[in-house]
Amino acid sequence: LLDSSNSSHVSNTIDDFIDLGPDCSEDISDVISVDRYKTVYTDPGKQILILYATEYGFSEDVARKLYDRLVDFSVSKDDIFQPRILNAKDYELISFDQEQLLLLVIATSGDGVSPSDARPWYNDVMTTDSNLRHLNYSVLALGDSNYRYFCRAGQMIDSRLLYLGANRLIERSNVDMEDWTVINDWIKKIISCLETVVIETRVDYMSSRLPCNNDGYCRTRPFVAKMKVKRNLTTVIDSDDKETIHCEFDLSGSGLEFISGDALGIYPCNDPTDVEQLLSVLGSTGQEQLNPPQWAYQPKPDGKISLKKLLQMYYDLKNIKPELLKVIQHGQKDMNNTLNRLLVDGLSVKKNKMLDEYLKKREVVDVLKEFNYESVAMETILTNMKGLQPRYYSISSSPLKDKNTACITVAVVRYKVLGKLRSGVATTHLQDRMSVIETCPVFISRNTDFRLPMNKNLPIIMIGPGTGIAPFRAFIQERIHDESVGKNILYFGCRNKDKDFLYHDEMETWVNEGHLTLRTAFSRDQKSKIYVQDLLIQDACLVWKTLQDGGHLYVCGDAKHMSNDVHSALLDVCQSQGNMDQSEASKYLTLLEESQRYQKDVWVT
Ligand SMILES: Cc1cc2nc3c(=O)[nH]c(=O)nc-3n(C[C@H](O)[C@H](O)[C@H](O)COP(=O)(O)O)c2cc1C
Repeated sequence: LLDSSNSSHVSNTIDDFIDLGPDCSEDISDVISVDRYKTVYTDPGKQILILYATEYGFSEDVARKLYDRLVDFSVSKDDIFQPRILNAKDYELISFDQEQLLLLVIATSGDGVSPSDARPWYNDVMTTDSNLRHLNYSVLALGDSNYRYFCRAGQMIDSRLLYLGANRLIERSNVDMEDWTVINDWIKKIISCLETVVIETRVDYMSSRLPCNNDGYCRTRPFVAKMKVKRNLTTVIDSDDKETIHCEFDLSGSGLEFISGDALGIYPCNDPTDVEQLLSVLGSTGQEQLNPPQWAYQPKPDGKISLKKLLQMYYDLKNIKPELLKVIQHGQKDMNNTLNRLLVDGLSVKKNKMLDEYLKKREVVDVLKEFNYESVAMETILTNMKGLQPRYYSISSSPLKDKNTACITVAVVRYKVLGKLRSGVATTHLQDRMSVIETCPVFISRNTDFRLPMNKNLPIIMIGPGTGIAPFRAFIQERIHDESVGKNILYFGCRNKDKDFLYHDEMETWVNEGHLTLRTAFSRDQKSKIYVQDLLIQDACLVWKTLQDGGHLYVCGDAKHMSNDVHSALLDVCQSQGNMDQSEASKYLTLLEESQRYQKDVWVT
């Protein structure tokens, strides 16, 4: 699914400088061991439900931030607000008719849908006819405007709650990526509403309904899996050649189950050289003992661990939190013009383009080297760094072939910026720093909107250039294994047949055995460039016939260019073959999407 260390979903830590100020940033040595977010209230109070729906964890971070602010507010007013946090996947524990104030933090994932774990809850709200007139609510919708349906899940649920009679306390805010300015603004508005909104004092009905944590291995409690196999899938001759690898992880004994279309989440470690560089700039030996941070996955080390280990496992050394610049600026006596200029338009990278450009090209160590941060305490620096997030890769093998092995197909990220070699954390961890037999923490990420048809007679068209081929290798294995009769048609594209034709031998074998119709676009093997979308237009007749036969269409890969170009090509096919005008063709494809016959697993890098 995602194979870039700069992937846009990588989330911030929950603390931001703006409200805390550098002097009151959390002391990371005391935070953590107690999970204050699981408070159970036994005394009567004014209950507030913070519900989050998350795919990658950022909504949970935001929910925790909101929780902290509500607790602070309650203490400052000497009032008895009782916020509690619940993951929407545990929605069966809630009774909306007992709730008075719902604060909903919801991400949009996939191609404009609600996060997969939250789907049963989401569908329940979308279909219920309950009367919610007693309920006050507000929605914070998380998303990324690079996607076609910006914050759609949040918008849909907001309209639905209003339709069911709930009282929208304040307007929904749409958050573009990790824009803490918008998040903080929303939180401030919520808090000012609390002065006036009437919430009855009650006993917390939820105290008897805590979620049980018997879910097995998951994002917050990954399984430590052994890498069984690793091999190169490409031939790298020049430095800008594609470098893609195939890795296999052993899931035996984990109880983890996956379905073709799902992704494998992997927790990487930072490159020790990057850690050493940062420690050297910080003037530290790395031996300082600190507690692991709040977001550390289970099992967390019991006591304190060295700063070196902490940086290697839990902190993002590549992506910079804008607040880090702010604390450095605060710590400086003299005006630093460069820093002031960068921050003059605020900390939101969506609004402050200069800051965005600056941060994109740098890592944490570059910023510390560039500006004099010396009066900023180490803890403050850490508090203003992002947490190292898991990376997600579509599983490229079918569980029908081997349910204990999850294969992934990984494009290794290496590039040059400002004359310096940069690299992806997870992809180089897998390629350079991890040998077969070694282990890393993994979990399964469901992709319920990317599934083979139940009817094995139906043909499928798969469009997956580059590593977009990954889930289709799983699909084809699965269809061969369960003796599906429907035709398998794959559109694959890469630069050169001889260098980066992934799984070339396997694909050819499947073609020879009659399991696969393979169409390839090698963009650089001839004078004029050719891509998968060009092949779709060439094959208009085949594509149209396959759709007329009830076929399912799948697209996997880059969301920004490839999937839009493929969509345009499909519009062309419908127009030329189906005698439709532009708007009819567009409606036809929308209908295909709605009936789950046109599914996408696409991402923005
Ligand atoms: C694979 C993928 C698909 C996404 N699809 C959308 C989308 O369709 N619309 C949108 O607004 N944001 C989309 N996003 C952005 C997420 O909503 C955003 O990163 C959000 O902060 C994630 O929150 P979470 O970590 O709680 O899941 C997508 C992100 C990823 C990685």
